[in-house]
Amino acid sequence: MGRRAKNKQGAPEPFADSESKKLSAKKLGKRKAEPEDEERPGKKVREDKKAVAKEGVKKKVSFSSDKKPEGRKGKKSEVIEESDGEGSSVGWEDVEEEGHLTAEAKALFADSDGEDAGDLDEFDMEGEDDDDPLRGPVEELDLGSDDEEDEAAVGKLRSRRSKQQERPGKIIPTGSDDSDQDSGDESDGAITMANMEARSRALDARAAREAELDMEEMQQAAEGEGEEDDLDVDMEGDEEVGGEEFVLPTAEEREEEKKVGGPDVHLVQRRMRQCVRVLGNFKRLGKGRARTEYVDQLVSDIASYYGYNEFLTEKLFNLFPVPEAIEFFEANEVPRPVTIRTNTLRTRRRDLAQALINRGVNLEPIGKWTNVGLQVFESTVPIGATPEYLAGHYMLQAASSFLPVIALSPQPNERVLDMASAPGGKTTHMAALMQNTGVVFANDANKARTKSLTANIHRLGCKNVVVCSYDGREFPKVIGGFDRVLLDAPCSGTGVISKDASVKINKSERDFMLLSHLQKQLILCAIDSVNPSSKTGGYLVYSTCSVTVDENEAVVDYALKKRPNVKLVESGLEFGRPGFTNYRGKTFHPSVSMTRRFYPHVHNMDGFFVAKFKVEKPVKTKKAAKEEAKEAGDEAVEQEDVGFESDEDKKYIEESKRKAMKAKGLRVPPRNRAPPASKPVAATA
Ligand SMILES: C[S@@+](CC[C@H](N)C(=O)[O-])C[C@H]1O[C@@H](n2cnc3c(N)ncnc32)[C@H](O)[C@@H]1O
Repeated sequence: MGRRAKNKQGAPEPFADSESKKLSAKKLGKRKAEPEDEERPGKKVREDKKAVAKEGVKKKVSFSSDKKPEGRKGKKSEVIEESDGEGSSVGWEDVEEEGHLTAEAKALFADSDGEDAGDLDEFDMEGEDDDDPLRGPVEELDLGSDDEEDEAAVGKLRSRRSKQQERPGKIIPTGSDDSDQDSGDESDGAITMANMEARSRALDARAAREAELDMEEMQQAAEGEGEEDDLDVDMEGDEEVGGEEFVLPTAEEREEEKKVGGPDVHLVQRRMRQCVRVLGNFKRLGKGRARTEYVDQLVSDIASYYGYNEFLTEKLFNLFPVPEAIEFFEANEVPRPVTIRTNTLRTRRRDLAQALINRGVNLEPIGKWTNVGLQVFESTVPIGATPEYLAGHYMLQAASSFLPVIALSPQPNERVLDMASAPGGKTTHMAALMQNTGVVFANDANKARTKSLTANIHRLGCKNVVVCSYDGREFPKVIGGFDRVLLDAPCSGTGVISKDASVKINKSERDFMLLSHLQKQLILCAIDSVNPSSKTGGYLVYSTCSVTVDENEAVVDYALKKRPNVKLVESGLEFGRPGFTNYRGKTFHPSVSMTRRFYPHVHNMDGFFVAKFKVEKPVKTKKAAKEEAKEAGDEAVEQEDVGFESDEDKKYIEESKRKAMKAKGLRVPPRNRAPPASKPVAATA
């Protein structure tokens, strides 16, 4: 076996734009019909590109037969059988993102005694280390829990995880997986300090080429739009379900089906495929039924197939064109790549890479968008318990979590607030970028979670961090005037479903409403905590690990409306899809397109959202100024009237000055010979 396992994970999206991976129904069909795609290594560049950008998706979208996602009863998957048995696509939840999940739990379901979140921390991590060298202990979070429910949840997560581990995982290989001629990319050779940079360059070059090819393909797809594509040919067999022509069940039939526990998993798969197909060419294939009937059937089948509640299924489904929605749901069944962030306060990436390579870790730089990230493909040692880990040379951190900090770009000697910071993945990243100068206020409302935050700060050697525990909505009263603020908000976690499948069923409409409300309150406080006169900054970054519009664009748009002194600016992130400016009847400010969305199926990283604001000095509108004046009332009027130039009040002013002078023991001038009122009294004395 070469340096990389066959099943190694793909790199998080380097820099090919997300759009490039949009899947057409045509591709969906091809997927099904191209088993030879398995033979990726022998293919030419273009084929390699397809493999890189789409092959993992192809399998998913064709509902690889017998695949058994969470929530379905089905037999062992063909996909599993395709695996070479090495199970290398092991999942791993980094310390930081565990934080997200417990945060959400706290924000939604617990007040703030901190205990629950502590337990949740533990529940998320417990039992994951023993059999997975990529994980290893994360001692900061091991807070212990005897809670029965947690145990049950752990069991559930374990079974989910083990299912995922049996799969080959979502293979979106990095460039060097392909056998082409990139100089310095010795795919099967050992990675060394000497060749690492060359490899990194080769990866970047390949990604750029892939982006070009993707663009080309998209153009071709667009040109071919409306034409008959090979989908029909590929899916010919699907015209029939159970030997009969596909007929969409009626609402009554669906109810009946539900009563008897739902249809067979194979039938659901095929029906989903059929619905995707019909919706892709509705005019021709709609057969007199309403489009919404197909959509309803598809949503219902997705919910049962992947184990979501229907409310969330629909909410997520609506974010994408139909075939792409399936890609998204499929991607949530597969763990994201294991990534670590070099702690530049302690080491350099190349030194860290070499040290880990020497321990038998198979890794590579993530991509050119980060100079501190490494992707771990395989490891013979627990990656969360190496001497380098314990010495704080790196943080186990999802690639998506780098993004808000890159966008915020804190500078040395600044004052920065991390408003919701536990367990500190981003705080410690910021401290490193600031080279341990200035100060980072790391706040988190959940006191229990500040334990892991503090532990990480110490382990990584951050000396410029102050930990505090306030409700973020108390800022800036607690302290304000920051050069930069990060609000990595508590959220629903719909971007990290591959890490926490419980999100599939435990979020209701009310939860989203409450979260959005909290996020709106927090973002205003975050804005007000920024010093608009900062010489070096004056920025706020708002981020979530959720993909819903309520928690992202709607919050950003609300902030723009409520605080006319802020504007969105480019995040500086080189990839990611633009935020929605129109969504299901809602229109957001056009600048919202400057925000960035990241998706598991597109970027091979957790679903994430990043918005960067510049905070200016508040400008008083006429109306606000008038209201303020009115509120100030008589006092303001009085102050104006006691102006030294007021003839009417001269005698009173004079009298009061005389009194003041007398009180100070000064010589009081005779009446009517007072000094000119505009001169300070003391000066004449
Ligand atoms: C997404 S997590 C933060 C992850 C963290 N930024 C990191 O990178 O490690 C959200 C955090 O918000 C905290 N939180 C929830 N409600 C809060 C509030 N009202 N004020 C401040 N923090 C809050 C949670 O305890 C949780 O730790």
